Amino acid sequence: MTPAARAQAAIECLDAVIAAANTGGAAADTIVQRYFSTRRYAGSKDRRAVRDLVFDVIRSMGSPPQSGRAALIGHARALAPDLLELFSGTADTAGHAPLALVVGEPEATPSLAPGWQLDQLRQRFGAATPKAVRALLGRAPLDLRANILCSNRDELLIEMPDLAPTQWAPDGLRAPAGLNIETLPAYHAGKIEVQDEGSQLAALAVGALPGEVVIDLCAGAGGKTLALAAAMGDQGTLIATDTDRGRLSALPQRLARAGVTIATTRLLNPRREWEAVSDLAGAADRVLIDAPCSGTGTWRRNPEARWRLTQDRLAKLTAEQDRLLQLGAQLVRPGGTLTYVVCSLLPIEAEARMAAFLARSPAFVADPFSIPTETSPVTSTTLSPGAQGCDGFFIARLKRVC
Ligand SMILES: C[S@@+](CC[C@H](N)C(=O)[O-])C[C@H]1O[C@@H](n2cnc3c(N)ncnc32)[C@H](O)[C@@H]1O
Repeated sequence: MTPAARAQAAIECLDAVIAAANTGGAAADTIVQRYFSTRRYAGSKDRRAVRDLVFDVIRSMGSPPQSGRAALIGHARALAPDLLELFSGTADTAGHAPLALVVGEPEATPSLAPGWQLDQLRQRFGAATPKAVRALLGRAPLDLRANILCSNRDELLIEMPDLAPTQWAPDGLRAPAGLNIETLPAYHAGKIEVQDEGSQLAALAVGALPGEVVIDLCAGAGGKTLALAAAMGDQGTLIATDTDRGRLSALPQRLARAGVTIATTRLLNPRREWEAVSDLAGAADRVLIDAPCSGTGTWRRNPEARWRLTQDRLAKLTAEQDRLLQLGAQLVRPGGTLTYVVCSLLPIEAEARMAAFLARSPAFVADPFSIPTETSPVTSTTLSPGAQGCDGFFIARLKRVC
């Protein structure tokens, strides 16, 4: 593909990303992959170049742009003027190059995020907000977790000297840019899992021990379930639940590959979750609620999440977080713990949810836990790309006292 054809492809992908943000459609990464699945003529360099351009443009546009073309023009004018020369198409070359620029045509204005989202983040980062948001919009590294059920980090570092130990997570490995994990024998042998360092630390904060009964209430495809199973030495009972059939159905295969035998899955009916877990009332030593959230902590991977998040959607998410906390609390035994995690840095999804829960739940108190990023035990903590170099998370732990 010529540079102009790549720019045209980026515009078409951006149009699809904007539409998906409005309708709750697929993530940008998926959209780019789908775009190329029907364009076999594009080589791997073309795909990478278009994907990089699409993501650069999304990162530079805090608010949803009018169109892919307006986004690329605005991005080019502010940050990459050479791209403007690619707007060279004519009616005859349509589809192979962006049409020539027209005086006065719409162009999007670069920004970090919508003002109301920045206001929320200012409550966390104060004057450091622009720097923190720029870190949130950086490129995420590829992190792996050594599966200590069948390997360990030191052994894997000898086997794969290109990997580096992560700074905080004891079993974490950071991969060099461009590593294709599918090519690694250790991956196929179940010795490593793809998992961001922040996610590894969140699972660690649960404090799951061998022999315990542990429930991962919002397990998704089981990233944290697998880490919990490893922490438990594959001994005890681990129950992974979720309302998303597609995500949960990926888990059994992952469990088998990782050599986990203690985990079972349960599909929950949205709003009728209790029906599938009522037999576990008051039975769990540990419950993890890795709640659905705005995902502000994962903007490095999904920068278009800024375009999806509305104040209305945020209100719905916080209501769901409160509901899941109520649900999870009923599963904890007296003396057991409830760990609440969101990959968000918005205080309204984090400290505010904990305060609201504690105010209406006298049986629970904040429970100090140790985490490698803190020098002494804490009852809650945040992780962020700017501070710890991992995805953004809020993690809090509560204990049922009676
Ligand atoms: C942040 S994701 C979980 C990620 C997962 N724990 C991991 O480590 O890969 C949140 C999950 O909550 C699930 N979810 C949403 N509403 C739920 C509900 N009412 N009950 C249980 N799970 C729910 C979503 O389907 C999604 O998989």
